[in-house]
Amino acid sequence: MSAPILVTGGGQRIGLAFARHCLARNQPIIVSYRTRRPAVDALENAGACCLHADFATDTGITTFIDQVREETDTLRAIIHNASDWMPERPETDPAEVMTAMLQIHTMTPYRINLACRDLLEQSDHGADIVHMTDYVVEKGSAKHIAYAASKAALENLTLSFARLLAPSIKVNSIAPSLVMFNDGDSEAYREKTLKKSLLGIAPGEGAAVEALQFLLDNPYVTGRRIGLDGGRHLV
Ligand SMILES: NC(=O)C1=CN([C@@H]2O[C@H](COP(=O)(O)OP(=O)(O)OC[C@H]3O[C@@H](n4cnc5c(N)ncnc54)[C@H](OP(=O)(O)O)[C@@H]3O)[C@@H](O)[C@H]2O)C=CC1
Ligand SMILES: Nc1nc2c(c(=O)[nH]1)N=C([C@H](O)[C@@H](O)CO)CN2
Repeated sequence: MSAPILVTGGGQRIGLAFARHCLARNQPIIVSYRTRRPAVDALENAGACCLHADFATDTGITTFIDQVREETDTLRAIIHNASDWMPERPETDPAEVMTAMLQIHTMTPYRINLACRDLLEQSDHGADIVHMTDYVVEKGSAKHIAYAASKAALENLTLSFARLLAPSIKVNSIAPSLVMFNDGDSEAYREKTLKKSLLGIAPGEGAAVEALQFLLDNPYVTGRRIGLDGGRHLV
């Protein structure tokens, strides 16, 4: 039995698609979910270990790390996918937005990587950490300022952890721009957003799954960012 891959925020969309992809390849998987949905039941029925986790507090992170360590003594990879695309709003306290964003996108990966390093080092078939960041780490975002800053911090963690953990653990990030729309996005928003990239599509979860699998398979990439963005920087 190969070592499990840990995916955070695997209850929907990209994390869920990657969890399903792993199960289809008989790759054991541990998934964190915050909201229990039928998709999580289905993952469990298909053999995934699904752990409830809310990373909004330090205690939530500590509890999750303890649960993972009870579950396994080795990990093949950690995919830091859990995320909240929280905008600044007039009615919201900016301090709360920044705290929440740093907690989920920076503190959580930072603490899990340090606490689970020994589990990754026990893997017989290589070991990886992948941070899901965002195209906006290059450009900033007027409507998601704290989100962009916290993803930029995560991008920087990629560099530090790649240095710290080489050569036994590769550490990379994937920086998507539009991969998939959210339910409720208007036609006008969809049209405007599609025009932001050269390729002009919303490729769907599969494009992210392929990028993740590429990083796991490749033996010579570490400390790098894959731009999954349809050439958005050239528009
Ligand atoms: N989709 C896209 O077009 C883009 C995606 N990305 C990045 O790719 C990754 C995956 O994207 P996508 O699938 O759209 O992400 P989603 O926002 O759809 O899902 C993220 C998951 O993270 C979980 N989560 C959020 N906050 C917390 C928390 N405090 N504790 C525990 N879990 C939490 C959510 O749980 P719950 O189910 O309870 O809400 C959700 O299941 C993310 O890191 C995202 O930032 C970057 C750019 C574009
Ligand atoms: N955690 C999330 N991060 C992001 C999302 C999302 O739905 N959840 N969506 C985006 C958008 O696709 C954006 O890139 C274009 O509309 C960005 N990050």
